[in-house]
Amino acid sequence: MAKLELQNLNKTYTSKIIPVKDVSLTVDDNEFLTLLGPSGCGKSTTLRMIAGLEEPTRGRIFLGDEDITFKQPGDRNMAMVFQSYALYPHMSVYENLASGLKLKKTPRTEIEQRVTEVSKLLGLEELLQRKPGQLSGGQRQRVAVGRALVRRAQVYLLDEPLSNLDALLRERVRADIKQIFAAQKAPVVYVTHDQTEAMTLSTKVAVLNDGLIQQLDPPERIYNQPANLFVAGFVGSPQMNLLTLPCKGRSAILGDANILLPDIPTVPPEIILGIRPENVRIAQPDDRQVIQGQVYLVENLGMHNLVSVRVATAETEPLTIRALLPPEQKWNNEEIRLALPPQNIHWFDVKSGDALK
Ligand SMILES: Nc1ncnc2c1ncn2[C@@H]1O[C@H](COP(=O)(O)OP(=O)(O)OP(=O)(O)O)[C@@H](O)[C@H]1O
Repeated sequence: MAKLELQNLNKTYTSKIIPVKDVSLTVDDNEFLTLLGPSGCGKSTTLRMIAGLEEPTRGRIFLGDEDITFKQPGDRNMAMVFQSYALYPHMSVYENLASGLKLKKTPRTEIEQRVTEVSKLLGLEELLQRKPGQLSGGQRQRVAVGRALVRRAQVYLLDEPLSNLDALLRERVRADIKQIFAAQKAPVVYVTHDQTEAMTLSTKVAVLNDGLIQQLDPPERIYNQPANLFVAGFVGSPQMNLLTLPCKGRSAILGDANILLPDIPTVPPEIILGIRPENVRIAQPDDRQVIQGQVYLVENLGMHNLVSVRVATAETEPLTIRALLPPEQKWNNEEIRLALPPQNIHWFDVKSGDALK
């Protein structure tokens, strides 16, 4: 198996539409890379260039040592799973699974053997004679994945394969995808705008916005050390609190609290403090930096309450902090004292949006 490498990949449609800007990354044969980002950020265009369905305007694509930038899709030995499943409606599941191999003139016995193997793996044995129209969404998606697997490709590409499934089924198929592709030992590139899929499936995540990679890291790092405001705000649900605060001396001012700034060479007039709702907690008597506020909304999420707290400030409009708090605590519109543990605070530059180390 070989490593997939994108070098400074660009796609330009017009001077206004540049969906992919200078994307460089590598995916090793035991890696599952997810391209994660909002609609229109260039995920699918990147994937389509890897597949050969779209020509890059600039940049190179390598598979191992071979430059495949302009190779025909059929000559790339890559298998792609589409969001729309792309099954042949008039063919049975068996024929759908076998069709790619038949085109390649694979011997019949080998086709039978591979289709049997894959249908066992995906639990499709009972469905082989049915047509796609007689399958549920989840079953169709399994057939689409099966079509890619029978190919025994060098690289697997998946474009939002779970987006047509309901929430429950999505969780099940997601777990299947994780197990199945981990066993393939080939580079996998997966496209999604769903951060849960990215976090649960991937060994590496490339967060894209406006055609640019914002951060390329393992999921834990993306979550715990977001490189900039975009990643901090896009990854995590409920979203990270991001508060623009004035600075005074070596502190940022939040309501009555002075929050010690990180060790930065020059203190700017304003700074952005980020903290995830799950890291905000009720203040204890020995907490030093305590934020006082007023509860104005409580949303029951089952495992937690998402409590929105308004904090009065001297210079600006009141700020809102959201905290995930235990469900046994009931809150009305009352005063609350919150602590922001220093180790969970992220700092960002107001101008560039970059994380401050
Ligand atoms: N053939 C095309 N001609 C002109 N613009 C295009 C073309 N294909 C895509 N685009 C534009 O390129 C940008 C990126 O599109 P792309 O499909 O890669 O985004 P995406 O991140 O996959 O979005 P989604 O999640 O909505 O599929 C979008 O602004 C889109 O409108």
